[in-house]
Amino acid sequence: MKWLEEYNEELRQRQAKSAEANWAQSTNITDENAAKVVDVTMELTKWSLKKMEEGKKFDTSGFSDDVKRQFGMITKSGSSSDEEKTRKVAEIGTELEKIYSTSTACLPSGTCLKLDPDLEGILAKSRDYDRLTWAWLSWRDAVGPPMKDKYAEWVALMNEGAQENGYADKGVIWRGAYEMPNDTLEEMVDGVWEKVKPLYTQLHAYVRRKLSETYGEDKVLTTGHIPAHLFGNMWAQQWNNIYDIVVPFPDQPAIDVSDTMVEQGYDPLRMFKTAEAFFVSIGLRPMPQTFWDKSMITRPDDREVVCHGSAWDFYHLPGDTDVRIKMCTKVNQEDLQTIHHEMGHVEYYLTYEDQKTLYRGGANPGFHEAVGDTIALSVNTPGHLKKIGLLQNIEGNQGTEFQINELLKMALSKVAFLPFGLLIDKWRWRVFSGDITPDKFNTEWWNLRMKYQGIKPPVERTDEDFDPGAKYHIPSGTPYIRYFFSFVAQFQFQQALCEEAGHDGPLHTCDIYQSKKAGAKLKNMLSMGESKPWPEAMKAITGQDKLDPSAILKYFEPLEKWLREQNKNEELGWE
Ligand SMILES: C[C@H](N[C@H](C(=O)O)[C@@H]1CCCN1C(=O)[C@@H](N)CC(=O)O)C(=O)N1CCC[C@H]1C(=O)O
Ligand SMILES: [Zn+2]
Repeated sequence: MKWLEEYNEELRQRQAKSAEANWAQSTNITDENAAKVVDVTMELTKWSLKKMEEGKKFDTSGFSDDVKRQFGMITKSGSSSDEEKTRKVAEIGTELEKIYSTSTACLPSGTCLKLDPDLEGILAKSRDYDRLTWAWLSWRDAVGPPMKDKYAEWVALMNEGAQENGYADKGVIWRGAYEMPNDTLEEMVDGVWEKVKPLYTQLHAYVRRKLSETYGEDKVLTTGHIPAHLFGNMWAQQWNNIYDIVVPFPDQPAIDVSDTMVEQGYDPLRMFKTAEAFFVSIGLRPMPQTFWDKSMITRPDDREVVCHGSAWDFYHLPGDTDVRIKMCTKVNQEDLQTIHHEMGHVEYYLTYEDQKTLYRGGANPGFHEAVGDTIALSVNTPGHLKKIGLLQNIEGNQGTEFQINELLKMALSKVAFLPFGLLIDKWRWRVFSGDITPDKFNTEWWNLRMKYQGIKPPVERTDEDFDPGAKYHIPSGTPYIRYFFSFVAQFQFQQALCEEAGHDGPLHTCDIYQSKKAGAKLKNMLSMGESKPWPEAMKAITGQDKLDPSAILKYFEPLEKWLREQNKNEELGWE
């Protein structure tokens, strides 16, 4: 129908304009660019509210399911009609992201360190307990206090917008992206967590023992919570950087390829080309020329930018495609993984670009997060790393010890992440609902970190601090449960694609490289975009219609058995 076609085309143009303004600010942080982001956000919000009122006038009862779905999207908004409130929300948003992206921690000598690459580099590489404490604390001191009151105001304004539209709070709108009946998203993910918690608990006990041996029993007890700054990551969200401390069989051939990448003269561009070659090998699209012309793949030295990696869709018409990645790339395996993650978003943008604008999105946000990571599960197999020349001294299929090393390294990224992926929005949903008030922001943050991850702060924290602000997605207002969904779903996707590719043997050795059949199955799901409720997309690729942890548990089964043996005399857990 005409009104709807016009809506989709105008929405496309406005989203393109919004992406351009946000790109300009993210790749050159200035007050002028921030002001333009606020103006464009105001325009887009005003237009959306106007169209929402128009949309509500239609009697959709006789329309097709597809048209009803589009009207359902159009007539939902969480924005306030009060322009001043909308402006304030947008302004605080740019201020918080600026604090995160430009703050530094200064040494007594006067040298000031940035988060990326300096402070993150210390957390990844240093094994000096006190230096780790300094970097961990300095980042939080730099960004937390300046954000705290702004964040509280931001939450209040976002809630007012939600309540003006009949929602209890902003959290209801955020969970709504998963279209779960009776708002049962939290119940669903809690059920998945209960099933994977035993595996996490085994990994936690094993790593605690290794960290205690490394730093001494006085610094790391072999019972209870583990200090949060010893995991090789500023947020203890993934523990792959301490693989060298915890490796089960050190005399087995190495499988971390960061050093080899440097030795072989890899630069960021070659890392991007390597990732692109995998996607193309299974029949997905190469990056368009504009991608190479307009992306920002290294940190510029003449201006402030948002370094946190991201993928961008400029909502152009097919044939005039404009998709980009912004990333301050470093030459190591962790950034090679991130490049695959971001390029997975780009392949999704490319595959659904023919859809109506309203449907140019993931089946749910978790699907969008899972595309690149699924591909990276193949890329990170020793077999594939050997195929592309990054691993030399390994023969065909390796013995049990080698496979335990391989599974442990993958678990440090994937299993370690699960409680982190779950707790971020548990905290935010309770902040939005008013259950966690500003005077308790930090205390409740640490209660959740202790409860779900079994970690504790290395130094005393108070409610004067605002540690949530130290994690990008909080000041940038990006929901996070999408990553928990993805870290479980990506193993379901991999299992389905490996079956399609005719792989036999354990799932963790599967590499779908060059399998056009697997690629076609993935592409078929990606092309749906947001046109159907996500269980239908899940069914299209896996045959199931649920988020099901049996695939990740199957993948790590040999490791869990080995860990249970290792942990026989450990006091499991932390509660
Ligand atoms: C490194 C990655 N950056 C995000 C991502 O790629 O998801 C960026 C920032 C927030 C959204 N975003 C996007 O690019 C979106 N525009 C993509 C889209 O929705 O189209 C990230 O934050 N990750 C990766 C794994 C865990 C998590 C973390 O590092 O904690
Ligand atoms: Zn992502």
